[in-house]
Amino acid sequence: MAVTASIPAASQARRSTLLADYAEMFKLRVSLMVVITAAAGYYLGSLRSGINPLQMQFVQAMLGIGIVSAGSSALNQVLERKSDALMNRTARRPMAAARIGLVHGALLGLLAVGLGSLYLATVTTPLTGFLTLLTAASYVAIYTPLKRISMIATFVGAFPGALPPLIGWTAARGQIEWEAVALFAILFVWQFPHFEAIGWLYRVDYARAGIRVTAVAVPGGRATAAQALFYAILMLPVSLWPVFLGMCGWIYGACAIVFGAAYLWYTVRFVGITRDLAPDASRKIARDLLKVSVIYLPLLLAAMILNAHGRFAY
Ligand code: HEM
Ligand SMILES: CC(C)=CCC/C(C)=C/CC/C(C)=C/COP(=O)(O)OP(=O)(O)O
Repeated sequence: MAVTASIPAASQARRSTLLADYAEMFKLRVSLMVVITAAAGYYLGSLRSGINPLQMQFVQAMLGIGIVSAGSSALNQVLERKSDALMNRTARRPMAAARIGLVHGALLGLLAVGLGSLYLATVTTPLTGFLTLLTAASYVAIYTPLKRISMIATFVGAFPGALPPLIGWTAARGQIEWEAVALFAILFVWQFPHFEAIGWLYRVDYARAGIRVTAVAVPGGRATAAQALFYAILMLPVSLWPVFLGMCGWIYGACAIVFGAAYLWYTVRFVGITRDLAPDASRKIARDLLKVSVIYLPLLLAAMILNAHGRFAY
């Protein structure tokens, strides 16, 4: 029995190449979503200027944003290598498991954030480079240490989380405008059901690592569910803001209502965590809300792009 159980563990260790470690250290899936939201901002900003978004600068801007997002994710893991080692979800991360050293991770992270921001400032505008650097700095130097101090960290972390589409807009337009603020607001509000579901799912992990999420600070799930519900309701009017700004038409508006209703429905279902459910049932409704959150966002942005007002000349 002991022999068969050790085979998958041994082969898993062998497969863990440096490339796979980098993918984990750079939080590839989250960084990809960051780039998708920035791309939406860039696309909509270009359309507003009547410029074809599908040009070299678009690729360069997304590359720069992706590099800075990856770098800030690595620096986040440098700072959290000890608490990551205490949580089941993160214990196998390359720095927590000491497969990648502190200097190696810190140098890569600093280089990616520094050079990526500089590159962005060169290929787009200095404002875009500066905002991206500010986003990375607030994520790494404010949000990350605050996680162990107060549950207000989630609110603070929602600022860097929401800035990428605004950054994408400024890369195309050179300035911050109301449309960019609307995109920021959508991302900001979206994060709360997303994160409260995660906080509930991993509350035992977070408690062990001394990270103060709502689900740990206020046991029982009431505050966790209330926050998720408040923001899922707010998501509906906020997601319609682009229509009132004239960025998109009512086809997008109808999609925003339908997608928002689904997001709200899964959040209402998530309120079930406050009842005396079996642990598996409670985990399932949180896991489902997390899944729906990462499907909802790209769908909403796709609808926005497909029904955006404005034309560009080829
Ligand atoms: C306060 C803000 C946020 C917090 C604390 C947070 C935290 C997390 C955590 C811990 C996970 C892992 C869940 C798991 O392993 O089961 C996750 C998943 C994910 N997050 Fe967030 N997140 C936040 C905002 C964002 C933002 C702004 C984006 C991108 C725009 C994003 C994109 C994703 C994606 C795509 C996943 C699923 C992929 C994966 O599991 O690796 N998140 N988030
Ligand atoms: C353009 C640019 C610089 C973007 C970078 C900002 C960025 C990566 C935002 C993600 C939002 C966020 C707070 C994630 C949670 O990290 P966490 O530390 O709570 O997650 P973890 O527990 O999985 O490490």
